[in-house]
Amino acid sequence: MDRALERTKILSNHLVQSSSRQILSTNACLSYSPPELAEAFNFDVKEMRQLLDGHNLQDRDWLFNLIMQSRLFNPTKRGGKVFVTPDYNQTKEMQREITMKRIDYLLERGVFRGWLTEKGSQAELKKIALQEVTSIFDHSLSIKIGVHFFLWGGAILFFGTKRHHDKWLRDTENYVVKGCFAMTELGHGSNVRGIETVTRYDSNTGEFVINTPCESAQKYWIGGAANHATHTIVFSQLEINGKNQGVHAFICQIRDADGNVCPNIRIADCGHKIGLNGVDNGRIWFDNVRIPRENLLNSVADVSPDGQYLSSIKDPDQRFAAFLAPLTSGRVTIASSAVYSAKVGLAIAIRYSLSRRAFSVKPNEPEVLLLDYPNHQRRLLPLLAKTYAMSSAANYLKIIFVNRTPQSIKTIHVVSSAFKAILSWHNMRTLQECREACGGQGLKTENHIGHFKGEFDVQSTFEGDNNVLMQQVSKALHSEYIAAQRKNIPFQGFGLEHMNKPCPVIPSQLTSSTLRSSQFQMDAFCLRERDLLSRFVAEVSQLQAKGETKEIAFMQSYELAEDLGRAFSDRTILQIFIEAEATVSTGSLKNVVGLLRSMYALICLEEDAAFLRYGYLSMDNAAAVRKEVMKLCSELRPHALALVSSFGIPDAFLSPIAFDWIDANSWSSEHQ
Ligand SMILES: Cc1cc2nc3c(=O)[nH]c(=O)nc-3n(C[C@H](O)[C@H](O)[C@H](O)COP(=O)(O)OP(=O)(O)OC[C@H]3O[C@@H](n4cnc5c(N)ncnc54)[C@H](O)[C@@H]3O)c2cc1C
Repeated sequence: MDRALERTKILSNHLVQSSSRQILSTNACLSYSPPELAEAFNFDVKEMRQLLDGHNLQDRDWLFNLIMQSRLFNPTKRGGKVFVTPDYNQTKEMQREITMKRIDYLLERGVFRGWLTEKGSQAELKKIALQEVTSIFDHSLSIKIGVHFFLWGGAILFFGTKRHHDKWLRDTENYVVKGCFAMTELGHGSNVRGIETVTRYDSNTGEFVINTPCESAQKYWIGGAANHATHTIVFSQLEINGKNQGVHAFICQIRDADGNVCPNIRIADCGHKIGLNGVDNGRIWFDNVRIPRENLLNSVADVSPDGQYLSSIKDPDQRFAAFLAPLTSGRVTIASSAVYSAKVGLAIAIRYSLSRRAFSVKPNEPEVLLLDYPNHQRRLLPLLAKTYAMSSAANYLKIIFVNRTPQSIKTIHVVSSAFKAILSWHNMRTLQECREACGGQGLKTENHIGHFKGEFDVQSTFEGDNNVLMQQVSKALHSEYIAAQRKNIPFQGFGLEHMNKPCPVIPSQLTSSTLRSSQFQMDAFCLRERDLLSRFVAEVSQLQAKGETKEIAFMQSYELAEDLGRAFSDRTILQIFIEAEATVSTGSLKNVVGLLRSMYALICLEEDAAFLRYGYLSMDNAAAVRKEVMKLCSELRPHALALVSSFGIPDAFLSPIAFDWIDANSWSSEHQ
């Protein structure tokens, strides 16, 4: 039989075998054009995308197109479709060079215009949106861009003053200088205050002298340092007249314009990694390197020409906190790109599950579509609902970040820490489930999901290890509680205002309609958070009363701290999602968002053992929650394709198994 005819027959069998509801989905899955798909859905996918992406949709589409137009992004034909593909068949050296070439291409087309020189929330949102798009193509590309703009550029913006802005920002935006950010050392990562690099001031020459005093002080993991960066921000202990003034940041040149390493600097490579090999992570040693006094980034503290240390912030703890503020922008972009990566995994796995069949369950019946297996729904649809909720959360985080004020800095720090951790963990979990849901095809690198696991794994470690960040969240809530108690004032930060109200009561028997009401869902989340916070405060106080230091008391109460960090994050995300839902006008879209919100809330109730451990839910109620999750799965099933289409990811950024995988794997298509 003619091969094309044979293929048509196989595919039409898929359609004929489907129930009418499935025909909608499968048919749509096998026809490629998004407008045609939209007609088959019972809500407007464009409107849903607006809700999800929140901002700069046209800018995102512009960048998607720029990427698709260039051969630099490996357009590869598979079956009838072209995909842009990351560089999994290349050495790390080749990946690094192509990443730089891609940056040059984007630079020439004006993608980075205004990223550091334009001010205002709109400019910042656009920058973040464009960076999200680069991360869908290749995490290395977005991290290489992120280190240069958000870490190096962000440090100059936030730590520097006018003299630094005038000198460095435009050259950074144009890549005349290539920046990196050297905070971590071999011996100290999470514990930044423990770093050992030392900078002393020489008042005879008006210079700072930076030194790496021992091997554990070598700068480690510095993105851009191994090959391309010309300059770095160096974090080091500042020593003035023999007194340590704590960690400060300096600008230091490490290579000349021809790429030669500068005198008294030594650089080595961090080597091959499990992913992200397009980023040239390096190690740096400073052998008494001299830099001008003006290279101290002096927004928080300065040193006068005659060597006097000057700072308006007298408290070393507060001074140190001010130095870490630029890391917030990194956490914001990690959180938002983690959600995007989860969307790619889900779009591929769900599309595949709508065209792949396995086993027939009745004699002479066709094989069953993967997504019609209840357990396959159970694996993917709760993760889909979480991704929706977390999309809203990422949008909220971006909005509070770009509209930050001195009063909101603390909240942004806590929310960005919590969301960076929770969203990046969610991404890894989702990618693993999606990989397995695609069976053997999930193992093919061209199908992205497995490849993404290696690429995005680092998100849980850099810019604040997730576990350490979650401890910080709980400590911040603890301080808030103590302050409210001491001053005898109501709670007024971090969304803890619910603690001023009477404690919510969970009904002894939960009906389906109660379980789906946002009031019940918020009550359950608030109950858990307020109880865990009270328990955490009580446990820490008891330990302190026994003579332990506050730090040791925190350390020993780590289980409650972990539970509390999650409770705070889940409650905040649910609250944001409920507010996003309220912006949707009544109709089919709102109904689906309501299903997603209920799924998000109930799956959190089911997954967190704290609800049973501390008795917020009875065994009967926990069983009712579980049953409701199953019902929600079957109600979300007909919308699955529309829900992943609403992500707005162009087909070229997905993979062959998301479309006509028979064609993509046919002999004729592979031997054209
Ligand atoms: C690919 C990559 C790129 C990077 N890019 C840069 C860069 O450009 N610039 C830069 O400065 N850094 C960079 N980093 C470094 C990164 O920020 C650090 O790896 C991170 O801060 C963690 O530090 P660490 O590796 O020393 O781990 P550690 O801090 O040693 O942590 C190891 C483990 O101990 C646990 N732990 C630590 N402290 C505690 C505690 N108090 N209580 C309980 N558990 C604890 C952590 O949870 C973690 O699981 C990069 C790292 C990687 C892998």
